[in-house]
Amino acid sequence: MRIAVVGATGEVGREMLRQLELQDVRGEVRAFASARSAGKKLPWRGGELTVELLDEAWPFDGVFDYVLLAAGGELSKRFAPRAAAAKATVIDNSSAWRGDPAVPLVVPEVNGGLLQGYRGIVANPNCSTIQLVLSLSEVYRRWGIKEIVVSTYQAVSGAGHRGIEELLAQEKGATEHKKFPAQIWRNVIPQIGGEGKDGFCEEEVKMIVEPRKIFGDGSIECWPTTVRVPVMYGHSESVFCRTARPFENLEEVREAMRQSPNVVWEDGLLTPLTHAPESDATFVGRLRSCGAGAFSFWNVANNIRVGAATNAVRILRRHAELNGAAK
Ligand SMILES: N[C@@H](CC=O)C(=O)O
Repeated sequence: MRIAVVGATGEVGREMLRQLELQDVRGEVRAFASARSAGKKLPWRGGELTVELLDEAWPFDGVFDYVLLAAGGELSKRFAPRAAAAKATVIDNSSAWRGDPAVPLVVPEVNGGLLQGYRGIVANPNCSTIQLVLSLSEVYRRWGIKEIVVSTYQAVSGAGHRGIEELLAQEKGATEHKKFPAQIWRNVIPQIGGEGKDGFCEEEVKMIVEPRKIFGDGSIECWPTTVRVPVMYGHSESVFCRTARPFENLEEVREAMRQSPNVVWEDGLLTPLTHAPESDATFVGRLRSCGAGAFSFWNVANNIRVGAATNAVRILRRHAELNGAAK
């Protein structure tokens, strides 16, 4: 396989390269970035990969089987259609294509079957959505989902490297904030992205619409509150869920979560510091009954891995498996 990683020097792009190694994807890999980062060296299979310049003359035609895009929405709008027209399967991490009805929004463990026979742009969902739907994938399969109420605790790395830098600078005494709408150090900020007319912010709107598209079920009601917290890596979520069909008891729900692919049930305390850094699992715990047909729980996952790069590379692998591309 011939694979391009575009935006390779960012938080997600670097992790995409690492995931290609970790998930043992074989093939020729090239890394691209803007003029600011072109020429940099990135670690690759025990050696190094030199980052190439992404410019308007980028070599699309028949050059790549897969393009992993982690360079933001604006760039994705320009480049993704051109790469797809040149017969690459484009896996895009931005929000540019997620709402397009012709573009599948994929978490392979839930709706990877959509990749069968598909060529074109595939959208990678928002990080907080991915860990939510992974936690609930088997619950949905067994009982359906009527309603979700979720509060997120999102790490600064979700805002990219500048988010990390802003928290580190404030730890050292800086007082200004650019990336976040308020100081994040020793604080929590209950809004991620601009607020719409109905009061929901951009991150919340993603969590309302994306689970419906991924589960293929427009009846799911999701009521999110998305919050930035002064954590480096790892998003956490407090989730209330009401199923569409009744389950017998909480033990059945726990078992469903245990059976969910790439989900790890844990009885102990789950925190981003202890569970997110080096893992590709979504951790779930603290399951509680909330009366008939409802329960609440807590989850933690690495937002750069599970919530972005790991899922993107899992999409690539599933697509290649289903469509016969060589490994
Ligand atoms: N929108 C998220 C990033 C996930 O993709 C965040 O801001 O944390």
